[in-house]
Amino acid sequence: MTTKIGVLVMSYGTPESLDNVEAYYTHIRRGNAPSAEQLKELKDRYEAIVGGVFPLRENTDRQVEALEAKLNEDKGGRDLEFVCYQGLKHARPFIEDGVEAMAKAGITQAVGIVLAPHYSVMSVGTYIKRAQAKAEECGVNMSFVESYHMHPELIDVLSRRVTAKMDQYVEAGAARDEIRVLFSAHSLPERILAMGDPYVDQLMETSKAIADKAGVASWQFTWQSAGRTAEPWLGPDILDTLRDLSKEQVEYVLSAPIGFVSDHLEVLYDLDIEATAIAAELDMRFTRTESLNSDPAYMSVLSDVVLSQVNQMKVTQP
Ligand SMILES: CC1=C(CCC(=O)O)c2cc3nc(cc4[nH]c(cc5[nH]c(cc1n2)c(C)c5CCC(=O)O)c(CCC(=O)O)c4C)C(CCC(=O)O)=C3C
Ligand SMILES: [Fe+2]
Repeated sequence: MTTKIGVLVMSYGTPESLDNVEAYYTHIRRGNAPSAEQLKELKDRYEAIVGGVFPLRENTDRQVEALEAKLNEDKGGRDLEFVCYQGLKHARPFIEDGVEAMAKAGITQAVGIVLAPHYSVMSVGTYIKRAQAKAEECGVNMSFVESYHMHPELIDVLSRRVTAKMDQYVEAGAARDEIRVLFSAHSLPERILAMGDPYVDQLMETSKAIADKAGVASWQFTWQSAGRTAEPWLGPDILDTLRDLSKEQVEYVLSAPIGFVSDHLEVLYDLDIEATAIAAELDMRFTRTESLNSDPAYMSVLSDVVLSQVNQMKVTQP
C-alpha cells in the first residue's frame, strides 16, 4: 500500500480581503488591535498593491500546488505519495489547521518546511514550534527543514536573477562594476544578536555566494521593512542606504531581496513603491530582481530538501 507523507508548507499569510486587514494585523500583534491610524496606514499599503487578489495568497497557493506535483515526480520508484498542506502564520488556514487536516486525512508522518530560506528563532523558529506542538497533540510524527539558504540550486537561480538585471543596466549604459547590488531581508529586532541567532550570518552567506557566482564587484547588505515598534531593529534600513549611496554618487542600484521568495507587501510596496520613490527623488536608477514565486528552480530546491528530510525519517509502511 502507498504510504502518504504529509508536507506542511508554511508561509506568513496575508489578509483574505481588505475588510480582513484588521483581524490579520491584530493576529500579528498577538491579539492587540492596532490603532485607527496604524490600521489605515497598513490598509493604504495593501490598497496600493492589491488588484482583486492579495498577491501573497495567490503565490502561496501556486507554490504549494507546484511543490506537491514536483515531489510526486521526484520521489522515484518509492511507494510514497506526497500530500501538501498549507499552514499560515497569521491567516487561515493557520499552521495548526494544516496539521489538523493532515491528521484527519489519516497521515501520521510529515515534514514541515517554511517558504523562507533563512532561519531565525523569531521567524522560522516560531512556525516550527507551533507546528510541532499541534503535531504532538494530533499524533503526527513530524520533522522539519530549518533552512536551505545555501542550496546550490537556490544560489544558482538567485545569481541568474541578479545577472539578468545587471545585463539590463549594462544595455542601458552602465559599467558593470559601477552597479551597486543591495541584498536585503526583513529586519528583526536587534535583540536576536544577543541570542546567537543564525539569521544574520545565513543572510551574509547567501549574499556572498550570489555575489561570487554572479561576479558582482560592488555589493552590500541592507535591511528593510522593520517593524514600527519602540525597540531597536537591525539596520541600516534600505531607505537610509539609498541616501548614503546618493552621497557616494552611485547611479545604478539593483535591489535583491533574498530574504523573500514571493511578491508581496514587502516587495511590491516597500521596494517597488517606497524605495523606488526615494531613489527617484535622489535621481538614482533603482530596479529589483524578480521574485522566485513558483519558478521551477525554486520548486526543485524545496523538493530536494523535503526529500532529504524524508530520507532521514524512518518511514513506516502502513
Ligand atoms: C522575518 C520576517 C519575515 C520574513 C520571513 C517570513 O516570511 O516569515 C516577514 C515576512 C512578512 N511579513 C509580512 C507582513 C507584516 N509583517 C509585520 C510585522 C512583523 N514582521 C516580522 C518579521 C518578518 N516578517 C516581525 C518581527 C514583525 C513585528 C510583529 C511581530 O513581532 O510579529 C506586519 C505588521 C505591520 C508592520 O510592521 O509593517 C505586517 C503587515 C508579510 C505579508 C505581506 C503580504 O501580506 O503581502 C510577509 C511575507
Ligand atoms: Fe513581517
